[in-house]
Amino acid sequence: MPDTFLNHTPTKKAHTLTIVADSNIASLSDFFNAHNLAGAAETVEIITCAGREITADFLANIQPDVLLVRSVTPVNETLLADNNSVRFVGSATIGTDHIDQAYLKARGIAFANAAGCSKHSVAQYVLTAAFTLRPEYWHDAPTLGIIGLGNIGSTLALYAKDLGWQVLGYDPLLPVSDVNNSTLDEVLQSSSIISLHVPLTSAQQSDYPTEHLIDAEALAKMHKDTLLINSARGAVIAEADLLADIAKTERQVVLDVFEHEPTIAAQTSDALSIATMHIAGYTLEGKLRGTQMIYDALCQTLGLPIVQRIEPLLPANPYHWAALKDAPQLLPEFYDIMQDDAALRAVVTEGQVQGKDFDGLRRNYPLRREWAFAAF
Ligand SMILES: NC(=O)c1ccc[n+]([C@@H]2O[C@H](COP(=O)([O-])OP(=O)(O)OC[C@H]3O[C@@H](n4cnc5c(N)ncnc54)[C@H](O)[C@@H]3O)[C@@H](O)[C@H]2O)c1
Ligand SMILES: O=C(O)[C@H](O)[C@H](O)COP(=O)(O)O
Repeated sequence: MPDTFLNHTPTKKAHTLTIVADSNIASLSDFFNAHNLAGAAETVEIITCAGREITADFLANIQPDVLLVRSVTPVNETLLADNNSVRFVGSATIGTDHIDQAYLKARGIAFANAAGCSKHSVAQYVLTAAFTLRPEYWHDAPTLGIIGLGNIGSTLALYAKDLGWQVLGYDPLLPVSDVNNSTLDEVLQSSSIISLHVPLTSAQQSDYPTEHLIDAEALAKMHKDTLLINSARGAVIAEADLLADIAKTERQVVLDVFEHEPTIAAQTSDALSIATMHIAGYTLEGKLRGTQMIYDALCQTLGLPIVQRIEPLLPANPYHWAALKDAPQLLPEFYDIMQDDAALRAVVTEGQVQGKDFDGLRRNYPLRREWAFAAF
Protein backbone atom coordinates (compact mmCIF):
# COMPACT_ATOMS: atom_id res chain seq x y z
CA MET A 1 0.00 0.00 0.00
CA PRO A 2 1.39 3.46 -0.80
CA ASP A 3 2.28 4.91 2.60
CA THR A 4 1.04 8.33 1.58
CA PHE A 5 -2.48 7.03 0.96
CA LEU A 6 -3.70 7.04 4.56
CA ASN A 7 -3.45 9.37 7.50
CA HIS A 8 -2.23 12.29 5.46
CA THR A 9 -4.39 14.80 7.25
CA PRO A 10 -3.64 15.67 10.87
CA THR A 11 -7.31 15.43 11.86
CA LYS A 12 -7.83 11.89 10.58
CA LYS A 13 -8.10 8.97 13.04
CA ALA A 14 -5.15 6.63 12.58
CA HIS A 15 -5.84 3.44 10.65
CA THR A 16 -9.24 4.52 9.36
CA LEU A 17 -9.99 4.52 5.65
CA THR A 18 -12.69 7.10 5.10
CA ILE A 19 -14.90 6.76 2.05
CA VAL A 20 -17.49 9.25 0.83
CA ALA A 21 -19.92 7.53 -1.50
CA ASP A 22 -23.07 8.27 -3.50
CA SER A 23 -25.83 6.44 -1.62
CA ASN A 24 -27.12 5.19 -4.99
CA ILE A 25 -24.11 2.84 -5.36
CA ALA A 26 -25.29 -0.74 -4.83
CA SER A 27 -24.06 -2.97 -2.00
CA LEU A 28 -21.43 -0.51 -0.77
CA SER A 29 -20.89 -2.18 2.59
CA ASP A 30 -20.67 -5.66 1.03
CA PHE A 31 -17.57 -4.53 -0.85
CA PHE A 32 -16.05 -1.67 1.11
CA ASN A 33 -15.51 -2.98 4.63
CA ALA A 34 -12.58 -3.67 6.94
CA HIS A 35 -12.54 -7.38 6.02
CA ASN A 36 -12.44 -6.80 2.27
CA LEU A 37 -9.90 -4.00 2.58
CA ALA A 38 -7.84 -5.66 5.29
CA GLY A 39 -4.30 -4.43 5.07
CA ALA A 40 -5.38 -0.93 4.15
CA ALA A 41 -6.88 0.08 7.48
CA GLU A 42 -8.19 -1.33 10.73
CA THR A 43 -11.53 0.31 10.17
CA VAL A 44 -13.38 1.50 7.12
CA GLU A 45 -15.83 4.34 7.51
CA ILE A 46 -18.36 4.91 4.72
CA ILE A 47 -20.25 8.18 4.63
CA THR A 48 -23.06 8.14 2.09
CA CYS A 49 -24.96 11.01 0.62
CA ALA A 50 -27.06 11.80 -2.47
CA GLY A 51 -24.72 12.23 -5.44
CA ARG A 52 -25.86 15.77 -6.17
CA GLU A 53 -25.08 16.74 -2.54
CA ILE A 54 -21.42 15.77 -2.70
CA THR A 55 -19.96 19.28 -2.72
CA ALA A 56 -16.56 20.86 -2.09
CA ASP A 57 -17.69 21.96 1.40
CA PHE A 58 -18.97 18.49 2.22
CA LEU A 59 -15.64 16.93 1.25
CA ALA A 60 -13.70 19.63 3.11
CA ASN A 61 -15.60 18.75 6.30
CA ILE A 62 -15.03 15.02 6.00
CA GLN A 63 -11.59 14.83 4.38
CA PRO A 64 -12.12 11.37 2.90
CA ASP A 65 -9.38 9.19 1.43
CA VAL A 66 -11.68 7.76 -1.22
CA LEU A 67 -14.54 9.26 -3.22
CA LEU A 68 -17.05 6.95 -4.92
CA VAL A 69 -19.56 8.54 -7.26
CA ARG A 70 -22.07 7.79 -9.97
CA SER A 71 -22.96 9.99 -12.94
CA VAL A 72 -24.58 12.92 -11.13
CA THR A 73 -21.50 14.19 -9.27
CA PRO A 74 -19.21 16.36 -11.41
CA VAL A 75 -15.67 15.58 -10.24
CA ASN A 76 -13.42 18.47 -11.22
CA GLU A 77 -11.41 21.40 -9.93
CA THR A 78 -14.50 23.03 -8.43
CA LEU A 79 -15.11 19.95 -6.28
CA LEU A 80 -11.52 19.20 -5.33
CA ALA A 81 -9.47 22.43 -5.48
CA ASP A 82 -9.50 22.86 -1.70
CA ASN A 83 -9.18 19.18 -0.91
CA ASN A 84 -5.91 17.44 -0.12
CA SER A 85 -7.26 14.18 1.21
CA VAL A 86 -8.85 12.32 -1.72
CA ARG A 87 -6.40 9.85 -3.29
CA PHE A 88 -8.79 7.64 -5.26
CA VAL A 89 -11.96 8.43 -7.19
CA GLY A 90 -14.16 5.61 -8.45
CA SER A 91 -17.25 6.10 -10.60
CA ALA A 92 -19.51 3.04 -10.62
CA THR A 93 -20.66 3.99 -14.12
CA ILE A 94 -19.72 3.42 -17.73
CA GLY A 95 -20.00 7.08 -18.70
CA THR A 96 -17.18 9.40 -17.62
CA ASP A 97 -18.40 12.73 -18.99
CA HIS A 98 -18.87 13.97 -15.38
CA ILE A 99 -15.20 13.37 -14.54
CA ASP A 100 -12.31 15.72 -15.39
CA GLN A 101 -9.76 12.94 -15.78
CA ALA A 102 -6.96 15.30 -16.86
CA TYR A 103 -7.41 17.25 -13.63
CA LEU A 104 -7.33 14.09 -11.50
CA LYS A 105 -4.19 12.92 -13.28
CA ALA A 106 -2.49 16.28 -12.75
CA ARG A 107 -3.33 16.03 -9.04
CA GLY A 108 -2.01 12.45 -8.82
CA ILE A 109 -5.45 11.13 -7.83
CA ALA A 110 -6.11 7.59 -9.08
CA PHE A 111 -9.32 7.12 -11.07
CA ALA A 112 -11.37 4.15 -12.23
CA ASN A 113 -14.78 3.78 -13.82
CA ALA A 114 -16.83 0.66 -14.49
CA ALA A 115 -16.40 0.13 -18.23
CA GLY A 116 -18.98 -2.24 -19.64
CA CYS A 117 -20.66 -2.95 -16.29
CA SER A 118 -24.22 -2.70 -17.64
CA LYS A 119 -23.63 -3.48 -21.32
CA HIS A 120 -26.15 -6.35 -21.36
CA SER A 121 -28.70 -4.37 -19.32
CA VAL A 122 -28.65 -1.47 -21.78
CA ALA A 123 -28.72 -3.74 -24.84
CA GLN A 124 -31.72 -5.53 -23.31
CA TYR A 125 -33.42 -2.17 -22.65
CA VAL A 126 -33.05 -1.30 -26.35
CA LEU A 127 -34.45 -4.65 -27.50
CA THR A 128 -37.35 -4.32 -25.06
CA ALA A 129 -38.20 -0.83 -26.33
CA ALA A 130 -38.06 -1.98 -29.97
CA PHE A 131 -40.17 -5.11 -29.42
CA THR A 132 -42.69 -3.26 -27.25
CA LEU A 133 -43.35 -0.64 -29.91
CA ARG A 134 -42.96 -2.99 -32.88
CA PRO A 135 -43.84 -6.60 -31.95
CA GLU A 136 -43.80 -7.46 -35.65
CA TYR A 137 -40.00 -7.48 -35.42
CA TRP A 138 -40.20 -10.89 -33.71
CA HIS A 139 -41.02 -12.39 -37.11
CA ASP A 140 -40.11 -9.60 -39.55
CA ALA A 141 -36.41 -8.83 -38.97
CA PRO A 142 -35.60 -5.11 -39.14
CA THR A 143 -32.33 -3.38 -40.01
CA LEU A 144 -30.73 -2.08 -36.83
CA GLY A 145 -28.41 0.91 -37.05
CA ILE A 146 -25.95 1.21 -34.17
CA ILE A 147 -23.96 4.39 -33.66
CA GLY A 148 -21.02 3.63 -31.35
CA LEU A 149 -19.78 0.03 -31.26
CA GLY A 150 -17.99 -0.11 -27.92
CA ASN A 151 -19.14 -2.31 -25.05
CA ILE A 152 -22.87 -1.65 -25.37
CA GLY A 153 -23.15 -1.20 -29.13
CA SER A 154 -21.21 -4.40 -29.85
CA THR A 155 -23.27 -6.34 -27.28
CA LEU A 156 -26.48 -5.09 -28.87
CA ALA A 157 -25.11 -6.24 -32.24
CA LEU A 158 -24.64 -9.76 -30.81
CA TYR A 159 -28.30 -9.92 -29.75
CA ALA A 160 -29.42 -8.51 -33.10
CA LYS A 161 -27.39 -11.08 -35.04
CA ASP A 162 -28.77 -13.81 -32.79
CA LEU A 163 -32.25 -12.64 -33.86
CA GLY A 164 -31.28 -12.70 -37.53
CA TRP A 165 -31.44 -8.90 -37.85
CA GLN A 166 -29.26 -6.98 -40.28
CA VAL A 167 -26.86 -4.64 -38.48
CA LEU A 168 -25.49 -1.39 -39.87
CA GLY A 169 -22.84 -0.01 -37.52
CA TYR A 170 -20.83 3.21 -37.42
CA ASP A 171 -17.85 3.84 -35.17
CA PRO A 172 -15.10 6.00 -36.72
CA LEU A 173 -12.70 5.21 -33.86
CA LEU A 174 -12.70 1.44 -34.39
CA PRO A 175 -11.45 -0.68 -37.30
CA VAL A 176 -13.90 -1.75 -39.99
CA SER A 177 -15.54 -5.10 -39.13
CA ASP A 178 -18.63 -7.16 -39.94
CA VAL A 179 -20.67 -4.77 -37.75
CA ASN A 180 -18.57 -1.60 -38.15
CA ASN A 181 -19.60 -1.66 -41.76
CA SER A 182 -21.24 1.68 -42.64
CA THR A 183 -20.84 5.42 -42.83
CA LEU A 184 -22.91 7.64 -40.55
CA ASP A 185 -25.10 8.63 -43.51
CA GLU A 186 -25.70 4.98 -44.44
CA VAL A 187 -26.84 4.23 -40.88
CA LEU A 188 -29.08 7.30 -40.81
CA GLN A 189 -30.62 6.63 -44.22
CA SER A 190 -31.06 2.85 -44.23
CA SER A 191 -32.05 1.69 -40.72
CA SER A 192 -35.49 0.73 -39.39
CA ILE A 193 -34.18 1.36 -35.86
CA ILE A 194 -31.27 3.60 -34.84
CA SER A 195 -29.76 3.13 -31.38
CA LEU A 196 -27.14 5.51 -29.96
CA HIS A 197 -24.23 4.15 -27.90
CA VAL A 198 -21.59 6.87 -27.91
CA PRO A 199 -20.00 8.74 -25.02
CA LEU A 200 -20.83 12.45 -24.71
CA THR A 201 -17.87 14.37 -26.16
CA SER A 202 -17.32 17.96 -27.25
CA ALA A 203 -15.30 19.27 -30.21
CA GLN A 204 -12.49 20.08 -27.74
CA GLN A 205 -12.37 16.46 -26.60
CA SER A 206 -12.71 14.46 -29.80
CA ASP A 207 -12.21 14.60 -33.56
CA TYR A 208 -15.60 12.90 -33.72
CA PRO A 209 -17.64 14.86 -31.16
CA THR A 210 -21.00 13.44 -30.21
CA GLU A 211 -22.64 16.48 -28.63
CA HIS A 212 -25.67 17.18 -30.86
CA LEU A 213 -24.50 14.49 -33.28
CA ILE A 214 -28.20 13.96 -33.96
CA ASP A 215 -29.37 17.41 -34.99
CA ALA A 216 -31.87 18.72 -37.58
CA GLU A 217 -29.55 17.73 -40.44
CA ALA A 218 -29.09 14.16 -39.21
CA LEU A 219 -32.80 13.77 -38.44
CA ALA A 220 -33.67 14.95 -41.95
CA LYS A 221 -31.65 12.03 -43.34
CA MET A 222 -33.71 9.42 -41.46
CA HIS A 223 -36.85 7.93 -42.92
CA LYS A 224 -39.88 9.08 -40.95
CA ASP A 225 -40.62 5.48 -39.93
CA THR A 226 -37.16 4.98 -38.42
CA LEU A 227 -37.43 4.35 -34.69
CA LEU A 228 -34.80 6.36 -32.78
CA ILE A 229 -33.58 5.16 -29.36
CA ASN A 230 -31.19 7.10 -27.13
CA SER A 231 -29.85 5.44 -23.99
CA ALA A 232 -26.38 7.05 -24.20
CA ARG A 233 -26.36 10.67 -23.02
CA GLY A 234 -29.13 13.23 -23.50
CA ALA A 235 -27.05 15.90 -25.25
CA VAL A 236 -26.08 13.51 -28.08
CA ILE A 237 -29.45 14.61 -29.51
CA ALA A 238 -30.31 18.30 -29.96
CA GLU A 239 -33.63 18.15 -28.14
CA ALA A 240 -35.20 21.21 -29.81
CA ASP A 241 -34.40 19.73 -33.25
CA LEU A 242 -35.84 16.38 -32.17
CA LEU A 243 -39.13 17.95 -31.08
CA ALA A 244 -39.40 19.81 -34.40
CA ASP A 245 -38.69 16.55 -36.26
CA ILE A 246 -41.33 14.59 -34.30
CA ALA A 247 -43.90 17.36 -34.91
CA LYS A 248 -43.26 17.02 -38.63
CA THR A 249 -42.74 13.25 -39.07
CA GLU A 250 -44.55 11.70 -36.06
CA ARG A 251 -41.41 9.59 -35.64
CA GLN A 252 -41.38 7.06 -32.81
CA VAL A 253 -38.64 8.03 -30.36
CA VAL A 254 -37.51 6.38 -27.13
CA LEU A 255 -35.43 8.37 -24.65
CA ASP A 256 -33.87 7.09 -21.45
CA VAL A 257 -31.60 10.14 -21.25
CA PHE A 258 -32.44 13.80 -21.75
CA GLU A 259 -30.49 16.89 -22.69
CA HIS A 260 -31.77 18.79 -19.64
CA GLU A 261 -32.18 15.96 -17.12
CA PRO A 262 -33.04 15.72 -14.31
CA THR A 263 -35.69 18.26 -15.36
CA ILE A 264 -37.82 17.10 -18.31
CA ALA A 265 -40.35 19.35 -20.02
CA ALA A 266 -43.76 17.70 -20.44
CA GLN A 267 -43.61 18.94 -24.02
CA THR A 268 -40.70 16.53 -24.50
CA SER A 269 -42.15 13.50 -22.72
CA ASP A 270 -45.50 14.04 -24.48
CA ALA A 271 -43.78 13.79 -27.86
CA LEU A 272 -42.05 10.48 -27.05
CA SER A 273 -43.29 6.94 -27.60
CA ILE A 274 -41.39 5.76 -24.51
CA ALA A 275 -39.76 7.95 -21.88
CA THR A 276 -37.80 6.48 -18.97
CA MET A 277 -35.72 7.97 -16.15
CA HIS A 278 -32.13 7.06 -17.09
CA ILE A 279 -32.54 3.48 -15.92
CA ALA A 280 -31.43 1.50 -18.98
CA GLY A 281 -28.49 0.19 -16.97
CA TYR A 282 -30.40 -0.24 -13.71
CA THR A 283 -30.34 -3.99 -13.25
CA LEU A 284 -29.10 -5.79 -10.15
CA GLU A 285 -26.25 -7.26 -12.20
CA GLY A 286 -25.36 -3.95 -13.85
CA LYS A 287 -25.22 -2.07 -10.58
CA LEU A 288 -23.34 -4.78 -8.66
CA ARG A 289 -20.80 -5.11 -11.46
CA GLY A 290 -20.29 -1.34 -11.28
CA THR A 291 -19.53 -1.59 -7.57
CA GLN A 292 -17.30 -4.64 -8.10
CA MET A 293 -15.23 -2.83 -10.74
CA ILE A 294 -14.45 0.19 -8.57
CA TYR A 295 -13.76 -2.08 -5.58
CA ASP A 296 -11.32 -4.09 -7.73
CA ALA A 297 -9.64 -0.87 -8.88
CA LEU A 298 -9.29 0.42 -5.31
CA CYS A 299 -7.77 -2.92 -4.25
CA GLN A 300 -5.34 -2.67 -7.14
CA THR A 301 -4.41 0.90 -6.19
CA LEU A 302 -3.84 -0.17 -2.59
CA GLY A 303 -2.00 -3.37 -3.55
CA LEU A 304 -4.65 -5.55 -1.88
CA PRO A 305 -6.11 -8.91 -2.96
CA ILE A 306 -9.67 -8.91 -4.33
CA VAL A 307 -11.75 -10.94 -1.89
CA GLN A 308 -15.36 -9.97 -2.67
CA ARG A 309 -17.19 -11.05 -5.81
CA ILE A 310 -20.74 -10.31 -6.97
CA GLU A 311 -21.74 -13.95 -7.51
CA PRO A 312 -22.72 -14.69 -3.87
CA LEU A 313 -24.82 -11.51 -3.84
CA LEU A 314 -26.95 -12.55 -6.83
CA PRO A 315 -30.13 -14.59 -6.30
CA ALA A 316 -30.91 -17.29 -8.90
CA ASN A 317 -31.95 -15.75 -12.21
CA PRO A 318 -35.22 -16.93 -13.76
CA TYR A 319 -34.76 -14.78 -16.91
CA HIS A 320 -32.96 -16.39 -19.82
CA TRP A 321 -32.51 -14.86 -23.26
CA ALA A 322 -32.88 -18.28 -24.89
CA ALA A 323 -36.32 -18.71 -23.23
CA LEU A 324 -37.49 -15.27 -24.31
CA LYS A 325 -36.46 -15.85 -27.90
CA ASP A 326 -38.73 -18.91 -28.03
CA ALA A 327 -41.66 -17.25 -26.25
CA PRO A 328 -41.81 -13.51 -27.01
CA GLN A 329 -45.05 -13.18 -25.06
CA LEU A 330 -42.80 -13.41 -21.97
CA LEU A 331 -41.34 -9.97 -22.69
CA PRO A 332 -43.48 -7.95 -20.23
CA GLU A 333 -42.57 -10.50 -17.55
CA PHE A 334 -38.88 -10.11 -18.34
CA TYR A 335 -39.13 -6.31 -18.43
CA ASP A 336 -42.31 -4.23 -18.65
CA ILE A 337 -40.79 -1.01 -19.95
CA MET A 338 -44.21 0.67 -20.10
CA GLN A 339 -44.36 0.59 -16.29
CA ASP A 340 -41.22 2.74 -16.20
CA ASP A 341 -42.70 5.02 -18.86
CA ALA A 342 -45.93 5.38 -16.84
CA ALA A 343 -44.02 6.07 -13.61
CA LEU A 344 -42.15 8.94 -15.24
CA ARG A 345 -45.27 10.47 -16.82
CA ALA A 346 -47.10 10.19 -13.48
CA VAL A 347 -44.75 12.69 -11.83
CA VAL A 348 -45.28 15.51 -14.32
CA THR A 349 -46.30 18.64 -12.41
CA GLU A 350 -46.51 22.22 -13.60
CA GLY A 351 -45.53 21.27 -17.13
CA GLN A 352 -42.44 19.29 -16.27
CA VAL A 353 -40.89 16.37 -14.45
CA GLN A 354 -39.16 18.10 -11.55
CA GLY A 355 -35.53 17.17 -10.95
CA LYS A 356 -36.26 15.89 -7.45
CA ASP A 357 -38.94 13.54 -8.79
CA PHE A 358 -36.68 12.26 -11.58
CA ASP A 359 -33.94 11.59 -9.02
CA GLY A 360 -36.47 10.06 -6.60
CA LEU A 361 -37.69 7.58 -9.22
CA ARG A 362 -34.08 6.57 -9.91
CA ARG A 363 -33.19 6.31 -6.21
CA ASN A 364 -36.17 4.05 -5.49
CA TYR A 365 -36.04 2.08 -8.75
CA PRO A 366 -36.76 -1.63 -8.17
CA LEU A 367 -33.66 -3.06 -9.88
CA ARG A 368 -34.52 -5.37 -12.78
CA ARG A 369 -32.71 -8.62 -13.45
CA GLU A 370 -30.47 -8.92 -16.47
CA TRP A 371 -31.49 -11.75 -18.78
CA ALA A 372 -28.91 -14.53 -18.61
CA PHE A 373 -27.18 -14.80 -21.97
CA ALA A 374 -25.29 -18.09 -22.03
CA ALA A 375 -25.13 -17.98 -25.84
CA PHE A 376 -22.65 -15.11 -25.87
N1 LIG B 1 -28.77 4.96 -19.97
C1 LIG B 1 -27.96 4.30 -19.16
O1 LIG B 1 -28.37 3.85 -18.10
C2 LIG B 1 -26.54 4.08 -19.54
C3 LIG B 1 -25.86 3.00 -18.96
C4 LIG B 1 -24.53 2.79 -19.32
C5 LIG B 1 -23.90 3.63 -20.24
N2 LIG B 1 -24.59 4.68 -20.77
C6 LIG B 1 -23.96 5.55 -21.78
O2 LIG B 1 -23.69 4.76 -22.93
C7 LIG B 1 -22.47 5.21 -23.50
C8 LIG B 1 -21.85 4.06 -24.30
O3 LIG B 1 -21.43 3.05 -23.41
P1 LIG B 1 -20.37 1.94 -23.83
O4 LIG B 1 -20.17 1.05 -22.67
O5 LIG B 1 -20.74 1.31 -25.11
O6 LIG B 1 -19.08 2.86 -24.03
P2 LIG B 1 -17.76 2.47 -24.81
O7 LIG B 1 -16.76 3.51 -24.43
O8 LIG B 1 -17.42 1.04 -24.60
O9 LIG B 1 -18.15 2.66 -26.35
C9 LIG B 1 -18.44 3.90 -26.93
C10 LIG B 1 -18.07 3.80 -28.40
O10 LIG B 1 -18.48 5.00 -29.05
C11 LIG B 1 -17.52 5.25 -30.07
N3 LIG B 1 -17.62 6.64 -30.51
C12 LIG B 1 -17.07 7.74 -29.97
N4 LIG B 1 -17.39 8.83 -30.70
C13 LIG B 1 -18.17 8.39 -31.72
C14 LIG B 1 -18.84 9.04 -32.79
N5 LIG B 1 -18.75 10.36 -32.99
N6 LIG B 1 -19.57 8.28 -33.64
C15 LIG B 1 -19.68 6.94 -33.47
N7 LIG B 1 -19.04 6.27 -32.48
C16 LIG B 1 -18.31 6.99 -31.61
C17 LIG B 1 -16.19 4.89 -29.42
O11 LIG B 1 -15.21 4.64 -30.41
C18 LIG B 1 -16.55 3.66 -28.65
O12 LIG B 1 -16.28 2.47 -29.37
C19 LIG B 1 -21.64 5.63 -22.27
O13 LIG B 1 -20.67 6.57 -22.59
C20 LIG B 1 -22.66 6.16 -21.33
O14 LIG B 1 -22.72 7.56 -21.48
C21 LIG B 1 -25.89 4.92 -20.44
O1 LIG C 1 -22.90 5.64 -17.55
C1 LIG C 1 -23.55 4.85 -16.89
O2 LIG C 1 -23.06 3.80 -16.41
C2 LIG C 1 -25.02 5.09 -16.64
O3 LIG C 1 -25.47 6.18 -17.35
C3 LIG C 1 -25.33 5.13 -15.20
O4 LIG C 1 -25.87 3.91 -14.86
C4 LIG C 1 -26.29 6.21 -14.85
O5 LIG C 1 -26.79 6.04 -13.60
P1 LIG C 1 -26.31 6.92 -12.33
O6 LIG C 1 -24.84 6.90 -12.37
O7 LIG C 1 -26.79 8.30 -12.51
O8 LIG C 1 -26.89 6.21 -11.19
